[in-house]
Order: sequence, then C-alpha cells, then structure tokens
Amino acid sequence: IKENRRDPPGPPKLPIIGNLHKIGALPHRSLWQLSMQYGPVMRLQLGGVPAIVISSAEAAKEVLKIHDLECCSRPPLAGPGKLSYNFLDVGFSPYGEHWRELRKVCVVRLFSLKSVQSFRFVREEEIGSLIDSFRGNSFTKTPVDLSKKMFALTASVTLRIAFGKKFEETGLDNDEFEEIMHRAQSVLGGFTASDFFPFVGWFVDRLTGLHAKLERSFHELDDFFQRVIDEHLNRTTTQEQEDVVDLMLRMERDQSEFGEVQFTRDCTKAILMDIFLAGVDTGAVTITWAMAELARNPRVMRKAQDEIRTRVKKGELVSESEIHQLDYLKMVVKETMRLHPAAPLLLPRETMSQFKLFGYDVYPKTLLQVNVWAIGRDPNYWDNPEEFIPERFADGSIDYKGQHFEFLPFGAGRRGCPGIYMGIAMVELTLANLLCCFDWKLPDGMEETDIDMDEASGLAIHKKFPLKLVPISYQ
Ligand code: HEM
Repeated sequence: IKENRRDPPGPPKLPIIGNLHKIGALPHRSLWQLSMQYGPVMRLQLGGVPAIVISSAEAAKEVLKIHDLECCSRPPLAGPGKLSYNFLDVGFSPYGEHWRELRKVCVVRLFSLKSVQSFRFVREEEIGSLIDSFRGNSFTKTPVDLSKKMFALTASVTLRIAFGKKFEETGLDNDEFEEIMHRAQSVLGGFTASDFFPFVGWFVDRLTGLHAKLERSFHELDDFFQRVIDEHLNRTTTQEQEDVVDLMLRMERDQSEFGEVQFTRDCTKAILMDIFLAGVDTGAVTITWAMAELARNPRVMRKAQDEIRTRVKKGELVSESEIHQLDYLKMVVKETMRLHPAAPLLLPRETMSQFKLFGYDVYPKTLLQVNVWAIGRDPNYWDNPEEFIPERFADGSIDYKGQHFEFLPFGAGRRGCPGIYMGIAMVELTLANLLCCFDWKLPDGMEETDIDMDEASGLAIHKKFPLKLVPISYQ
C-alpha cells in the first residue's frame, strides 16, 4: 500500500528532527511562510510525529466539516496531559465517550447562552470598577497599561463566575495569579521533547528542566483549585447564585447525567483548568489587540465611539442589553479577530482514521494544525488583508461561529470553542465601555505609527510589549 500512497507536499526532512528546525518562535508565521512554498495542505515531520498543516479556507472546510469526525481527536501531549489530570478535561482529552459526555454538559450547563446571561451582572460590575479605576489616570493624564489591566479584568470575571469569589478573597493578588497562569501557559505552549521523540524525549525533558516546570505548574494550580473546592464544601450558608464549582460539586454527587462516565473530583479540577487557561487570556489579548488597532486607526476609533455615544445616555455605562445596537463595534471585534486570532493554529487535532484530502492520503495519528491566522490574511478572500478595515464585515454575511471557513477565530466543528458566547460577551462589553467613557490618547511624544504590533508566543498570542494609552474622560 505504501508504494501507492500520495503524501501532501512538504519541505525536505533532516534525520531525526525531520522539519522541527523550520518552526520558529511564532509557529503560525513560519508555517505561513512554508505554506506559500508548499501549498494549503502541507506535510511536515516533527521528530517522530507526522503532521499536516492546513492554510486555506477550502482545506479547512474539508478537515473541520467534511472530515470533522476523522479529525476531532487531540494528540496526547505531555504538558496538557499533566495539567488536565491525565486528559480528564474537555479541551485536551482525546475523542471518546468521556469527552462527549463532558462536552455535552459544558455546552448545555456551563457555557450555554442562558448561563452566560446569568453572569451578566458580574461582567457589568467588574467593568464598572475598572472604568472607575481609570478616572485617576484621566485626571493626571497618565497612561494605563491596558495589557495588564485587561488580564486583571478577564481574570476577575472568570474567578467570580467559576468560584463566586473576588480576587481579594482568593488569598492571591493579581500579579501572583498572572504568574501562575503564565507559567501554566508557557508549559502548555512550549516545546516538549517527549511529544516528538518517543522513548528518549522524556529524558531530554528531565535534563532541560521542563519536567520540573510542569510538576510545579500542576501543583500550583491543583493547590489553588483544592483550596477553593474545600471552601465550597465547608460553606454553611447557601449562596444566592450558584457558581461553576457549586454546579460541578452537584454533578459529582449526582452522576445521573453521565451514563458510563464517572464525573470525579479530578474532572471538576480539569474543567476548572480549561476555564482558566482557555477563557482568561483569550479574551484579554483580543481586547488589547482591538485597542492597539484602534489607537493606530483614529478614524475607526472615532466611528466606533460615535456609534456608542449616540446610543447610550451620557454619564452611563454601556449595559449588555444595549450591545445588540452596536453594529460597528461588532465589526471592529470581528476585524480584530481576523488579524489577531487568539489561538492562531487553533488547538492541535489528531486524525483517527485514514481519508483522502484533495487526493492526498491522510493517515491516523497525524497531528493536524489549521492556520486560521494565515487564512485570515489570505488575499484570495480578503482585499488588502493587512489593513484594519471593519467595514469589510458590513453586510453581516460572515460570522465567527464556524460556518465561514475564511474566518475561524473560534475554530469549527465538534471541537470548536464552546465558550464562544462567554468570550464574545466579555470582549464586546469591555470594548464598548472603554470607548464610551474615554477618549484614548497616545503617551506624550508617541505617534500612531510608533505602536508596535509584535507578537509574543504562548498558548494565546499576546502583544509582545504592553499597550499603554492615556484615558481622557468623556463623561
Ligand atoms: C475571545 C475568547 C475566546 C477565543 C478566541 C477562543 C478560541 C478557542 C479556539 C480557537 C479553540 C480551539 C477550537 C478548535 O480546536 O477547533 C477553543 C477551544 C476551547 N475553548 Fe475557547 N476561546 C475563547 C473563550 C473561551 C472561554 C471564555 C471558554 C470557557 C470559559 C473557552 C473554553 C474552551 C474549551 C473548553 C475549548 C476546547 C473544546 C474542545 O476541545 O472540545 N473558550 N477556544
């Protein structure tokens, strides 16, 4: 059979490492470059692991829709395996009964539109406090570090939704929490030799200290989750609104929803890990990129502000019930996610069976990456792809729900992001209020063209240097 096999094109391989040396610090960029040479369905060899990289909307539709079932497992990577209590979560667990049951519960209970709406007051309160905290900077005309503030905001909202707690009640401060999250993200996003070099890789990971880093990160998160769970178990008063931990502890007691699958304490912790690692940074980086693009494009910033300010009463915050009137704001969010998708290669998938892709053979246990960052800049679908032009979404025909394969910031198919409503609600409401309450000026001596748009690697793509802008009170 091997003789007749038709592999997708790809760069020549070196012994042992294959094509690993071709992948730079920002893999979505190096893979984009390579795809220009080898095409939208490209084969790579990453150490001992065969991989296929997808870089066009047509090919993305093939793997995420037509062959979604063949492509919807996740590879058993070392970092995610450790942090997910050996794949007991939703995001990293392989396709199977466990993932299906957990995903169903998450979609129906935790991340449903109803659940997202029930936490509206949390978002509104936290954004209100953030806006208040900027008033001092507005008075003294000093810049705020939006990168840092947006992380603190999405972390506070997530903490309150998941744990029913404010930051100050967790015993951690924002900086400590940010460090724990970023340590976890870096072991997840970093290179793990054992993933690509079976048999010898674990030894390399011990030598490089990666193994120790993973252990440390796991224990930090586990201690934190355990502490919060214990507090919930020892609570004597009943809460007005159930938080995510309450809900999951109830699911542990009443297993009826799970059929054959056991919903254990480790499942609860693994899902908490997903919520923090998938939900905090993704929102924060999206808002920060949006503000960076707006600061570079004053015409767009002004147009978005005018829309909001003509619809919202002066002196009031934008509430979630008003967001549906803000068409231009929604276009700004889409345009931001086209150019800066938080997860530019989605999460890695693994094929489960053999199939044909544009005449090429794809085999089981192939690592599959979809470069949605490259697809979002493909001149075949987008005019002037490098420019920030929200109006390109004006006719409303393209959304991010996974049906339009030229625009996939949340992925698509069975493994598409289940937190999409939660993510969008957070990004839209924050941006609306930042733009409604303040005019944003560059720090003294800086021009629009001085704003750097460099990226830093990680699980979610951050702006490399912090975005600092001066808020000038409008109200
Ligand atoms: C702007 C915010 C967000 C963005 C851009 C985003 C993006 C993504 C992307 C690209 C994927 C991978 C999809 C794929 O492989 O096809 C994903 C998966 C996932 N996201 Fe999100 N996400 C966001 C917010 C959230 C939030 C708020 C949560 C939960 C609280 C969440 C939970 C998850 C989970 C659990 C998965 C794994 C799904 C699975 O493997 O079955 N995300 N997200």
